[in-house]
Amino acid sequence: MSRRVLLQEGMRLLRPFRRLILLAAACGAAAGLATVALLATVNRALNQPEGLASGLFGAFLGLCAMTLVGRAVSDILTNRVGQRLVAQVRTALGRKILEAPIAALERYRSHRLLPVLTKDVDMISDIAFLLASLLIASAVTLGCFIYLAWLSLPMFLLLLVSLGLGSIIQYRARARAIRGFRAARDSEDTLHKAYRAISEGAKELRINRRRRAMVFGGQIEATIDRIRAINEGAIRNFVLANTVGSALLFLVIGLLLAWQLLFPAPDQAVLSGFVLVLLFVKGPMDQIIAAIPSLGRAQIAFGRIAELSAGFVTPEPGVTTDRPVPPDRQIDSLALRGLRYAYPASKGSTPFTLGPIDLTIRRGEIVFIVGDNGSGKTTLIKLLLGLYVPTEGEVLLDGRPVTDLDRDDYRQLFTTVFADYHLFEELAEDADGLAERAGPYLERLEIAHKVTVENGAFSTTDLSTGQRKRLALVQAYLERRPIVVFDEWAADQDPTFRRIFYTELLPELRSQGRTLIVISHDDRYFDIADRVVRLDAGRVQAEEVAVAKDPAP
Ligand SMILES: Nc1ncnc2c1ncn2[C@@H]1O[C@H](COP(=O)(O)OP(=O)(O)OP(=O)(O)O)[C@@H](O)[C@H]1O
Repeated sequence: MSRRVLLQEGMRLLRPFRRLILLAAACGAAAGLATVALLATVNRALNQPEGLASGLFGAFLGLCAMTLVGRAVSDILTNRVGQRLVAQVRTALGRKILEAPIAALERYRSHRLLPVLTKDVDMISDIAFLLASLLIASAVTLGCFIYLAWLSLPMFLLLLVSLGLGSIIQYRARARAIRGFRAARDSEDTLHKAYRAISEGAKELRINRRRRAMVFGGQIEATIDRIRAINEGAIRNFVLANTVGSALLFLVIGLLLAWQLLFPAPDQAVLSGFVLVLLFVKGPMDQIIAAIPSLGRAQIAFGRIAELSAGFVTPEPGVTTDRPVPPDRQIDSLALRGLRYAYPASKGSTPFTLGPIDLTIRRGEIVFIVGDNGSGKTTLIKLLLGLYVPTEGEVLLDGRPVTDLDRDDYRQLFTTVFADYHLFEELAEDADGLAERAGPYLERLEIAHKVTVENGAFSTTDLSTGQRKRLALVQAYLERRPIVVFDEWAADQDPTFRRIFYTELLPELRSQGRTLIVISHDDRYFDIADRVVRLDAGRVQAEEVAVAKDPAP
């Protein structure tokens, strides 16, 4: 991402806080200038026989107060901007992810997503507080330089030469470090992926020592070591550049003292003042220089956040959290007309394409979608559910095409249990009387002894794989939506419950007026369906009223 785009993105984010930032900057600058004036007052008092008694005491007190109050106000305001900025970025990213097209989310892998949401956003929060001190340090440094130039121009020119040299060294160290930090940040994604592997694959790793060694030594340790080496090298370069910078400053002081020997100064106060202020300004200058690595890292973090934002820049129209839920309604038919979908091409393999598919499903039907692994069943239901936008063709609801604008309303007609479903503990239903409504379903699915519904949520989801899936089915019952889609729901069920699912639960759901679309490999139950749609390599191979292979036990 180019620097210009980053800058524009930064300005856009900061725009709502411009008043607070200006106020914080003004207070910081006032505190910085008051510090410089305080220094000048001390210098004057030190070089006058009567010291602070010569009317400088009031100025001393006033400048002390201004320094302290200005710094405190600037710190508080900058912190406020920082915290609000982070809250704004977090909310915006959360919203973008919620509103992003599913296909875009599937492309942006979660091991890349999570470090941005946690690490990069935290980095911005850390840097936000640093900004107030940086602002004040910059104001103090600038004020001191102006004072130094006013004290003695030739001495100041000597200082400028040394500063120029120091800046070149710092700039080169920074450019190298940024490259390193960027590589380190890329490795953080790899590390996150490996961490996910050891938490999600804990069982597999426990029983396979060779794989454990591969993942730990080859991925985790190697990545951690790479990040350590890069950061260590970058910081070492910064420290060396800093040391050279400090040495240059001491050299200037040495030269000034030598200058006094060679050309005795007409005014001793000028030289002592110059050296005093120079030693003082080293503090704020060191503060600015010490912040350079953090600023470099923040720049990279900010780039990652901007990149993620750009990845999800086009939200799905109509997918907002504040739109009202459409009222319950029935449907007469769903139809796919000339529907095609192509996954984006990936390196080294031909992308899978589905279609063209023509299919009509009528209210109250039970339609099975069957076919070999990879034949496109899940892709088809994602299109049917409006989760993917067709590359060609259209989906018709009661004869009317589903458009971008009403696709999210259309999706609210479905209840789904995906093969890779996520079970939410909270039920998105009115909590009043929910426990009573859920009770019979929990009984029916033989999990009432394990789970209850309390305060609109399941009491637990710590259940066996098959039991969790039954809980997902309870949700489907409670949602009362007109179309229910199951993606291999029965795959984890014992034979008895599998039979109950096909021979009792599906007909029961249909008798409630629901339309059922079921992906299944259980050919012995195909006779339950009104129609069986068989897919092969992304095309409908046959549409038939199938008969069970064997009688159900
Ligand atoms: N997110 C994706 N990006 C690219 N290709 C994908 C993606 N998801 C699926 N595919 C490809 O689409 C093809 C069909 O996948 P799909 O999941 O629809 O098959 P399926 O019939 O449901 O298979 P299974 O019975 O194994 O669940 C596969 O060959 C797969 O490689």
